[in-house]
Amino acid sequence: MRLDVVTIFPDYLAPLDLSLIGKARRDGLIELHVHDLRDFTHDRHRTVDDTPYGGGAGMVMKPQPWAEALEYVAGQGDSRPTLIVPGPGGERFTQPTARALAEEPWLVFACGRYEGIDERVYEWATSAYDVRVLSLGDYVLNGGEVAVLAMVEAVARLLPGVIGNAESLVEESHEDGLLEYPVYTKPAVWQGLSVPEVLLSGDHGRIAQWRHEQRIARTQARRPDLLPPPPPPADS
Ligand SMILES: N#Cc1ccccc1Cn1ccc2ccc(-c3cc(N)[nH]n3)cc21
Repeated sequence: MRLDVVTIFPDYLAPLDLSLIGKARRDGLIELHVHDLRDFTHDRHRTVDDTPYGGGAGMVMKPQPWAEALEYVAGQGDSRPTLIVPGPGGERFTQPTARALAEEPWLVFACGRYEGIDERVYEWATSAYDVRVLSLGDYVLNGGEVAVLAMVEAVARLLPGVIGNAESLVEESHEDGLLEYPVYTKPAVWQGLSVPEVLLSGDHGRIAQWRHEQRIARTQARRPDLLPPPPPPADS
């Protein structure tokens, strides 16, 4: 998978050199290119923003640097990339979204700042990209970089070979609609607190059943919205 990120803060993406994502890059499973939007400006101050038409607080990102950056990036490959623009008003980024994006060969991320990117860029970009605006959640960040770090990690970890033990991807939170079960390790008693006896039993059937029950109980307690609606009463 090829990933491109366009940002005015390239150093924000440095964490993608670390840990499993960094290793996947070194192993050639991921190809990542980070581009500084200011490299696509032509004035002395490398200006990327201007005042909003219609007034209001803050600044808006100018369309031309984005057009030049996205044109350059699209020209780096011979297929039609997916352009992901993080935004508080986007469709929700969820585990199914991550799974779908992990099937794509080329993702390009546009990190906005200020009050956002001139709206005409989204329409202009459809000539060369499949454009998606995605939100991490119902809260407002200062820019897209943090969202891109989260999305890249959520997508990249699903790629074959990135996570050493692919089995660990199966019973994770949200993978099948339920939250994950509680986990324990040595010592068996810590601060007077014991590991549940079933986990020490060696009875793999009982352990699997207990873990499933724990996932349902935890989901009911913390995220009942994830549970399927109860079936209608039989006589309805
Ligand atoms: N746009 C915008 C905007 C609109 C109003 C107030 C502040 C901003 C700041 N901002 C600029 C770029 C940008 C990118 C992504 C998010 C973002 C994503 C999630 N899930 N929350 N916030 C915010 C971003």
